[in-house]
Amino acid sequence: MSRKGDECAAVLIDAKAESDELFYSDQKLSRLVNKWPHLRLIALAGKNPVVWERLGYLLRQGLIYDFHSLPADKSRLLYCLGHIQGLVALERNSPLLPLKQTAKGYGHLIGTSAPMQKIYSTINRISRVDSPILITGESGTGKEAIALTIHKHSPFRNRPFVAINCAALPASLIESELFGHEVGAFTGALSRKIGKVELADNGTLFLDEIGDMPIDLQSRFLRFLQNSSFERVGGLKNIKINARIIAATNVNLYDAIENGQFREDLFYRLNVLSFHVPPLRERCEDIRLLADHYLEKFRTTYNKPKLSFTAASYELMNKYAWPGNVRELINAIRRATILAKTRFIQPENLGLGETLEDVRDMASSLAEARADFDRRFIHARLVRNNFNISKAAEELQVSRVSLYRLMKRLDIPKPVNGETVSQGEK
Ligand SMILES: Nc1ncnc2c1ncn2[C@@H]1O[C@H](COP(=O)(O)OP(=O)(O)OP(=O)(O)O)[C@@H](O)[C@H]1O
Repeated sequence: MSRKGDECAAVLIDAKAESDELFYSDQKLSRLVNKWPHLRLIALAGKNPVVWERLGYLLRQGLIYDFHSLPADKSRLLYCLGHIQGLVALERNSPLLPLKQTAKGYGHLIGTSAPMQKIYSTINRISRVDSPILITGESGTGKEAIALTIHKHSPFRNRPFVAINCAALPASLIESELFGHEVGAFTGALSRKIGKVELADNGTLFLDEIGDMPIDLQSRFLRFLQNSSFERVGGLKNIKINARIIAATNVNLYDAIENGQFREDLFYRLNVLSFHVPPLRERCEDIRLLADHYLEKFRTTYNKPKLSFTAASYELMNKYAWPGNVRELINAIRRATILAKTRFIQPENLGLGETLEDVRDMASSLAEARADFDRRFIHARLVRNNFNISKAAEELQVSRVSLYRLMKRLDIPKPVNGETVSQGEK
């Protein structure tokens, strides 16, 4: 069923109520979606869990707008069609506006620290440009969340955002996941499969952990980037695709190139526009905003409307190093929300394996931690050599001048008594 001649174009997909197959193949769906930018698809399906799982996947991929169970509830269906009509009318009439900067962040991203502000202005500048983007940063810093924001802010925002994690798939599957395959391409290829690249046509293809892409697939992927076309595995037909590529990695690609694990030409092809997402410990001002944001969310999820953090919990979160970054923070807050027995989240509810006393002692940045280590190490050598600068410098394998400089920078006092420094040393 379709409605034509007005702003709304919604098609309902048939599904045999008892079947575990969708009536429309992936291929047909992506053709439909790619041909009409303002088309929104609603699926009607029986209650078969296999089909529902598939529909959930299609919804996440942006290939369908909604799905309803059969027999369809007519009023819900009409409501949904009306909603689509309004949405499409808005899309057609609205120019591409910058995402909204809020008191807490930008679009769905939370954080007002200087590094995040810089990222927001980068997103504003690059989202309309149709070139590959490379996002680097530790795991859990928000690379995928940022990629999605770029997509939502781009001219392709109504098209699919298709994500693939290159590290999560065995090397044998990744090629067919990316490029699809034809029937009989390999043992077990019983039907044609549309790959992620094809599904992302006119949209965004997000390649997470690109540094883990097997090296032989990198050549094939580079060819695709150069020609904007590819063949399915076992196929001969050349398929033209127009997709914005965003790649992300938490490995150092320069090292990977040096070690022969990553192609240099692919790196330069991807590294047209690039930026780095700093770890959470380097943008501590965002911790409280993120914590409050996610607590608000989990208060509703776990029905604890009055729950709040104690001052000690804020202090612990602020001083903790967050090796797992925002993802770890979210998990800690979820856990704390579940475990809190009163209306306050105590430091121990956060399950960070650190007490407030531990982190109070701790350096707040890597630079500070290094300085702390250097101070103790150098001091120990000085003590062992009775503050004889020449001997300590020799043991430390630095010049005397360097040792003096280090002592000054690290604020290591020379003892008033017992010093055996020779005159004239600088
Ligand atoms: N600035 C932010 N504001 C709100 N939520 C965020 C922010 N950054 C990250 N998140 C959330 O933290 C979680 C982890 O983020 P994401 O998956 O984007 O990280 P990543 O860097 O891509 O991780 P990985 O390298 O492991 O794939 C997600 O739930 C994401 O929504």
